Amino acid sequence: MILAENVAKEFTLHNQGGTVLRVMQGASLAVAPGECVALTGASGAGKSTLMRMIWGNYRTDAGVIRVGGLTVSHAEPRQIIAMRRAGLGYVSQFLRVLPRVPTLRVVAEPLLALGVPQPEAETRAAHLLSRLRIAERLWSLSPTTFSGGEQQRVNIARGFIHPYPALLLDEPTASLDAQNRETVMQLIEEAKARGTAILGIFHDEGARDRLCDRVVDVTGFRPEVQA
Ligand SMILES: Nc1ncnc2c1ncn2[C@@H]1O[C@H](COP(=O)(O)OP(=O)(O)OP(=O)(O)O)[C@@H](O)[C@H]1O
Repeated sequence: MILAENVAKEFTLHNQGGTVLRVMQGASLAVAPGECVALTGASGAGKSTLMRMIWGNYRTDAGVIRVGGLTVSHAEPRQIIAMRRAGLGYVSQFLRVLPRVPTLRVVAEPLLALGVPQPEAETRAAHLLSRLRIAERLWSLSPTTFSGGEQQRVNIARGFIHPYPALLLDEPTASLDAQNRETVMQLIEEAKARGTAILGIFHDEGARDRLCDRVVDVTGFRPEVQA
């Protein structure tokens, strides 16, 4: 469901004399439906870079990335947009929203984009916000002024509102209290049980051990390690 085969990546620093940084080579992994795989490796090893290539934000210089039926590494922008709507969810560490959009709407948005009627989309958004303990008095406000942990939970609600067949998670339990961390772990377990293929970065070792079936260390994909 999420597949990388022999992926390579380099960055050209145009504003620093055109220096070329080779950061990844021969990166291969596969995440099956219902499986959760953790990306590990020291800071700077390339975890986010690989996630961004799968999400379609960074170009893949060599190799192939597939998500569901789409070859992301060679896809057109409109195909990437369609994949993000229905096929691949992404819970990033930080919430990015338009100003002045109420929280309930922010969370319902992925369903509205898929054509789910507004009352149903908002009912499902309300259910998830309640589960994640976002006080109801906050639902009509923009989340831009919320606390770090509240913003993260709004982000998680938005990432889990549609049953995406594949999901990228970037430290989903960071900055959460014990109760909310437990709720998020349950959401991830429910997604696995319905067959979602999950690839994530988990610095929270307890969460990683409980949720992940396998670990892929991206250090092995560093060009200098292979040389
Ligand atoms: N847009 C970019 N331009 C230039 N270099 C980049 C870019 N993005 C990442 N890199 C480089 O690629 C390497 C891998 O970075 P990446 O952010 O993927 O590491 P990471 O494993 O996610 O680290 P962390 O755990 O600290 O988030 C680093 O050396 C980084 O400097």
